[in-house]
Amino acid sequence: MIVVDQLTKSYGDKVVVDHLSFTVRPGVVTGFLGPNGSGKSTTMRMILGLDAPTSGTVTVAGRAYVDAPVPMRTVGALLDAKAVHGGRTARNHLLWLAHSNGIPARRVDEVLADVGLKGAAHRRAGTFSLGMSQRLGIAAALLGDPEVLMLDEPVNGLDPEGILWIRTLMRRLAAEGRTVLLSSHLMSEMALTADHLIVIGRGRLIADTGIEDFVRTQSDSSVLVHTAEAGDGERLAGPLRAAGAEVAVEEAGGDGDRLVVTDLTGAQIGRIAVAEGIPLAELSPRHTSLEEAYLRMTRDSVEYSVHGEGGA
Ligand SMILES: Nc1ncnc2c1ncn2[C@@H]1O[C@H](COP(=O)(O)OP(=O)(O)OP(=O)(O)O)[C@@H](O)[C@H]1O
Repeated sequence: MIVVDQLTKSYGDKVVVDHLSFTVRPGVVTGFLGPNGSGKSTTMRMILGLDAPTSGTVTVAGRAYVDAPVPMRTVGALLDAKAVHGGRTARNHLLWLAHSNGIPARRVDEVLADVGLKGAAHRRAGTFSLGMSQRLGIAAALLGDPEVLMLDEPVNGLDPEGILWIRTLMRRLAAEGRTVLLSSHLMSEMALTADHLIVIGRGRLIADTGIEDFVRTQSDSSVLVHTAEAGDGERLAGPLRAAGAEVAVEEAGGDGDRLVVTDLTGAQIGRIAVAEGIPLAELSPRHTSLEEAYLRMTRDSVEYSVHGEGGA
């Protein structure tokens, strides 16, 4: 379990993590989401004791990470896959880490097999592709058989096969009862992997929710209606509103009008249109994707918005 309590980090007068509190529980995969620059890496570095908080506390498995007798046995972390001595072979890199943490050498071969790098054990890490470097970083994280795993953007730059592999591995590790925290700035990557989501923006907590609740509360649906004839939009909107719908009408010129209708199904709208004798050119249900819901939720906290609204 990771418990973050009122964690705050300032650089000069810039507050990059702002009174952040959340708990990461064992047995599930928790996604740590936020736009670029929202403070995810800084939070993870504080969890690992690599950065000191300005205020607030964090505990991992009941104590501050730096107080753990053998840190690698408590938390396995991957913060930067390329932070490896490129001249060492994969196996030697892991042997060195194992040795300096009092972990038996046989664990090295186990984790190399676990991440599918057995065949590349004697290749220099400097020659590895990004995907292989990620695997080596994950092997290092697994070395101490830790109860907590924390990976910063683990699928960044990976191909679909690599993403699927990480997803499967993380779910297996969580199913073994471990605490798994993965960060990403993309909802699409988390939607299929995480059971729970912690969303931050500008260093503040925006959501702490199960993925199913997130889907239920954030992804609403509407129906797009196109009338066949211009001028019919308002004529149809009246009876739709009377039936309880919320309707936005846009006059689309010569090609009929466009209505966005919520709170009624396509079938209900179709029946009302028939009853009113209004011909339709289109009737299509739309679902807000999780990605759209996430972007909407974090829109105001994007540090460098392309629209210039969210300026830092
Ligand atoms: N050592 C530092 N000195 C000053 N500012 C810093 C330092 N480290 C991070 N920051 C700032 O803190 C903010 C949060 O950065 P952080 O890397 O934690 O965000 P992030 O959510 O991990 O982003 P990304 O998805 O881009 O990795 C950014 O504005 C960054 O510029």
